[in-house]
Amino acid sequence: MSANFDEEAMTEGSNSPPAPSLNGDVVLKWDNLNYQVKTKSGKQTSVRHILQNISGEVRAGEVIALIGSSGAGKTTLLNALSGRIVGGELSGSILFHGAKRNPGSFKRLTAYVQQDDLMHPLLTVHETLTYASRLRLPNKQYNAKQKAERVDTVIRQLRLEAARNTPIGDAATRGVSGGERKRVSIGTELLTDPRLLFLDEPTSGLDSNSSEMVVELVKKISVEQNTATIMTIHQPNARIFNIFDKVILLSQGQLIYFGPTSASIGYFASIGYECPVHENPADYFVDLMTLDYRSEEALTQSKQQVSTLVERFAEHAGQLQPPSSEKQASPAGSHSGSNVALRLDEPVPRNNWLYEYSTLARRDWINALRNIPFMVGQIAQAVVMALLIGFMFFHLKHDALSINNRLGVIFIIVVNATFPIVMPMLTLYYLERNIMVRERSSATFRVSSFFVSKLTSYIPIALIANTVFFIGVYFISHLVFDAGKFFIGLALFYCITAASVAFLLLVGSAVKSVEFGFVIAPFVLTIWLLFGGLFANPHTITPVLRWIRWVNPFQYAFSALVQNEFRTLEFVCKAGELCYNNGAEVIAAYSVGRFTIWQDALLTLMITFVYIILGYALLRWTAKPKTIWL
Ligand SMILES: Nc1ncnc2c1ncn2[C@@H]1O[C@H](COP(=O)(O)OP(=O)(O)OP(=O)(O)O)[C@@H](O)[C@H]1O
Repeated sequence: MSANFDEEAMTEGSNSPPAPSLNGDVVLKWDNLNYQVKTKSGKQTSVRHILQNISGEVRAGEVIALIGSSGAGKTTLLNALSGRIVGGELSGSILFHGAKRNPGSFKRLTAYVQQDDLMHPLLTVHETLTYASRLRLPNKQYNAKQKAERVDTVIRQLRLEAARNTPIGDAATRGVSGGERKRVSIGTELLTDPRLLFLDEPTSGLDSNSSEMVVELVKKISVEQNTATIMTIHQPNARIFNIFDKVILLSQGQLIYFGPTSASIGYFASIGYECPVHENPADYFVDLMTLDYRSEEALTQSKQQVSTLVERFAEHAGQLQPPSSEKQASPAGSHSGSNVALRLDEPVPRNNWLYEYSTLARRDWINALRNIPFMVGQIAQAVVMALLIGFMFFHLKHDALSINNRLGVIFIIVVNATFPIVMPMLTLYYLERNIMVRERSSATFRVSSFFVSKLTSYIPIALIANTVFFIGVYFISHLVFDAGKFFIGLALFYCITAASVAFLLLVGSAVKSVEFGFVIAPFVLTIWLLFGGLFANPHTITPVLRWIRWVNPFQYAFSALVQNEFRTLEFVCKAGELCYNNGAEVIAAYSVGRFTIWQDALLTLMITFVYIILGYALLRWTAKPKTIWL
């Protein structure tokens, strides 16, 4: 088999434009990458080689496509190169501008566009990019006007002018089209003018026109900004295929081809695989390297073919690459962007905490106020529950029956401060948390500013709905009409509301899985409810479980509210009726007077504080990428 796949073969087999001059600096160079994971089948543990001996490089201004059939290892390779691989064993070497990667500066100087486009659905395209620019661009290098100009440039570059004021949207809200959404997602990453751009399946789910537009724009921007780009792509059509400067063809984690796109057809022809004239080369190559599971025989044959392709490429690899010593990058390699002055070992320049916090808090409030179904739902449920519970315990009197009813209404008030807040807000928090993890993967802002911004937006939102509920129930059921008692009751209710918000942040931070979070939260709330003080007297609970009251904010809030309500009450008991004569007897009977109202309030706030600290620590821990670096 001949290795003659040069000029002649290239022009003959391809209708692509002449190969662009690929003479930029080497931005990323990887050598002999191997990645393996341990897999378990029954009791047997085996090692699975996902990437084997992968070498290559990408130069400034060029766009490389990573092509292969499903399971070929494209995403794994992209993750290894971008520093996002988690678990398993990665070996080999990866050099960024000729030096070992420093995770901090590598993240800052590179960008990664995920496949799933996680963004705030209620923000417009312009707002999404504006907030990203405020959070990602350092104030030391960009003032507010320059940030706004950068946003306008990206909107222009990605042809998003028409969608500028359209919300991103989601399944529930109509928003931008799929192609626009992908371009916004790419735009948020391009704001920082990265030297190296990774894209995971940027065309998945798009029609061929939108796909072509996305790839064309990425190519144009890469050339204009001298950005090196690597993207995974499934089976591009012939026009898209020809846009790429180079392609990496992967099968079973092994290299089948890495070299100029324009030389690929010639190369395959030279080793005996002639691409038919009217066939899309990408389809032809993917067919060649896909295992055929239709029969045992076909599988053996296709495996043999893949081995042959791997061997052939190993023999010819050197001939397809320009000598890499030809133009090695210096750490201050040329780049059109403004971050050219950054040194590779320089720590990430961060904006100050207050600026980060105020930007995130403003974004949270915009999101909250635009989330009409959520806000209306919260207020509506508060009104309905207030009417329902208020009329259920309508106009409480001062007889024996009213004692149980007063205890009941107080307990329901405590429960209602929690359940309707925790569950819907937990849903919002998981969405926000996932967006935060994506944003922080590019070293965007601190976990603390995110966490505090959530706390300071969720608590007031929870208080709005809960105030409506409390006032409604208080006056309809006619709890003691006394201004002092009313405001103390409201303050106590606010304490338990704050504890509920802290609790949902704790669960949402500690538990990564949404499904598991939605099991844990009601489970713990039910335990609080059971040990809240109404169903069982704290003194009669078995000592093994008695400790639960110490960590149960329900119990403190219930105790305080019962004391507030009952302390001055006198009851009219009929002869022979089982009845307490006054509130003091009720307080003693239910053992809720162990602490004063203020001590109970303080203990509720202390628990809230502990939840906040724990939630923050756990969020730091769970949101920290546990990636492997070479
Ligand atoms: N941590 C892991 N543990 C076990 N198997 C893994 C792990 N990571 C990747 N794999 C396996 O390695 C193979 C390559 O995965 P990868 O996601 O890189 O493929 P891909 O080419 O991107 O596929 P697709 O196009 O379908 O997304 C798959 O078979 C996948 O199941």
